[in-house]
Amino acid sequence: MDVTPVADDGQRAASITLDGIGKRYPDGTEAVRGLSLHVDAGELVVLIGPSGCGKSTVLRMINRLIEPTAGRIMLGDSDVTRVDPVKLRRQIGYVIQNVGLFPHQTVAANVATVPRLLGWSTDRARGRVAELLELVGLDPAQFGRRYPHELSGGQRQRVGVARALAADPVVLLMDEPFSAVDPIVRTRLQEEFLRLQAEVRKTIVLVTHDLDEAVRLGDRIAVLSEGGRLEQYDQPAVLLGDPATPFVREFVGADRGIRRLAVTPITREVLDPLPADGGAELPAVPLGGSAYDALAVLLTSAGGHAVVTEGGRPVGMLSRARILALAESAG
Ligand SMILES: Nc1ncnc2c1ncn2[C@@H]1O[C@H](COP(=O)(O)OP(=O)(O)OP(=O)(O)O)[C@@H](O)[C@H]1O
Repeated sequence: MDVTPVADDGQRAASITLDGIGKRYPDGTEAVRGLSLHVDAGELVVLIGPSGCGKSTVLRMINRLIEPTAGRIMLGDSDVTRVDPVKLRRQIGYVIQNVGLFPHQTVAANVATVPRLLGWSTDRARGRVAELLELVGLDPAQFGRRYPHELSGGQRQRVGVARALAADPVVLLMDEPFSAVDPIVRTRLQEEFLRLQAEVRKTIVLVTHDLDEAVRLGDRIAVLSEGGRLEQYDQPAVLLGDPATPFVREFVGADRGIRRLAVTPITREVLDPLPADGGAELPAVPLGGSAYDALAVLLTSAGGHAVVTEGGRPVGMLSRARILALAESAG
């Protein structure tokens, strides 16, 4: 299969179209019924929903680790059900919770797995491994020679991502990629991952249980209920601000107002005028920064005020009350 680059910036990435896909397991369980979903090239879409709703089944149908029993899956213009599954999987990176690195191979050999299968020359593969390890923040000279058991959980996860990207896949599938590490490492990995995605601009479908992760990472979030039923497919702020169904309302929870702050930037509209002294004594938060981060500052600032700066210059004042009003308007 050859999928032509579709992203504007020339990166290799393909759109994904699920067209009425279904999966009935041999025992009769209907894990997914008639799901349709389109993911643009270069977009990061998160699948979320309660346990057993069919998220992993959907993900694994895209690379045909599970064969759909109904519907069509398109990668760009190619129908994946007509492609040799082995070839297909070389075009699709796959990252799972516990990474699944080969324990008796070095980090470098692990990352080079698909390039080797594709018959790349040793030099080309070696160059690519170094490039990828740098990209995920691991020094190739130091880490390339190590074995998986000589890494921390977060480092293993990064190697998993590097391996999945090694052959420049058109799509990256990620099943709970960050859930095996502790919350602090998870947040750091998520931030690094967003930076990485800004660079590689792959089409990514990521499955998670964690709504905060979905809100932080997703360009769009697909909320599924049992049987892979699509309840809502929207940008995080829309999902939190305007749940489409009672199921979604309950799923995003009573604290969705607070969650929404994470995807709401501080704009000039919510600012009050600066005090006479220019707010010199107050803590500062940047214009355009997230309202959630601003709230964290405001909760510890005396009087509940902060100055908002643009390029280091104060442009207005922000109060805790304004932020809480923003959160309530989503409640
Ligand atoms: N091989 C199988 N045979 C029969 N039923 C299966 C099989 N694999 C999964 N299922 C069922 O299909 C449904 C969807 O499973 P799936 O793993 O896709 O859900 P999920 O949303 O990813 O769940 P979780 O969040 O718990 O990982 C579940 O009811 C599950 O029991």
